[in-house]
Amino acid sequence: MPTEHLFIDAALAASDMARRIAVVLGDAIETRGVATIALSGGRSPRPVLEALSQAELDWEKVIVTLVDERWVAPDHADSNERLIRETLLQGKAAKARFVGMKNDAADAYAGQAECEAAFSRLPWPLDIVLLGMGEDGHTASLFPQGDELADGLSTSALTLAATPPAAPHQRMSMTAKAILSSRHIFLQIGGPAKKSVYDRALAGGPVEELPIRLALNQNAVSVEAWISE
Ligand SMILES: O=C1O[C@H](COP(=O)(O)O)[C@@H](O)[C@H](O)[C@H]1O
Repeated sequence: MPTEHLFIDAALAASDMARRIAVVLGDAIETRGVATIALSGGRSPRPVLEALSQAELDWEKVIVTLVDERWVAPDHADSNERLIRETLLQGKAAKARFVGMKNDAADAYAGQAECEAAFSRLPWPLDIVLLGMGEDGHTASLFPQGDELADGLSTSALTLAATPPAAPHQRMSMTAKAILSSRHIFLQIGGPAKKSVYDRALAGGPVEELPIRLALNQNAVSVEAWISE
């Protein structure tokens, strides 16, 4: 069962989440000399990343990577890398080391081996994996009814190339194995539609139906959820 942080306002939830992320990263730097965080894309993380960018951290010791990426150029409007660069990696936080998922391969499937090699060089377990969730219950780019979902839930690889059943762009995604190879999972749930999917996921059922269950219904990694109305 996740520890829930409940807010009436998304902005308050975002600043509280940013504050908590900074504490965990600061503790990791103090304990191990390095801190690692994997970030989701989409719309939800933007205010968190903008707030986190202002945190007083030894940013040179922070490694930032992605939970998933759309297979588009890094300057494309849908690029998660672009989102991270425009929001988090600004000012002092620009000193963080960024490890992206997109490479020069023609498609995500051709690029997966290179991405896997880059991920295998990260210091595991990651300190934080920040997950989002779609209204269909997908997390990272592990989509219900996706052709690659079963593989993403069972493989021992860290990364997976996938084609969403409905959403645009081929994806690169962290697998369930990678997501659960973390010290903390932080989850953002904004608005009543996502809250109702979250409640349904928590109540139990197949991971294949609502892939967010891979994080919610396990005991190996602590999960905190920031929930706003
Ligand atoms: O496609 C994606 O969707 C989810 C949710 O995005 P949001 O815009 O509803 O916040 C996101 O977590 C994932 O990283 C992204 O690639």
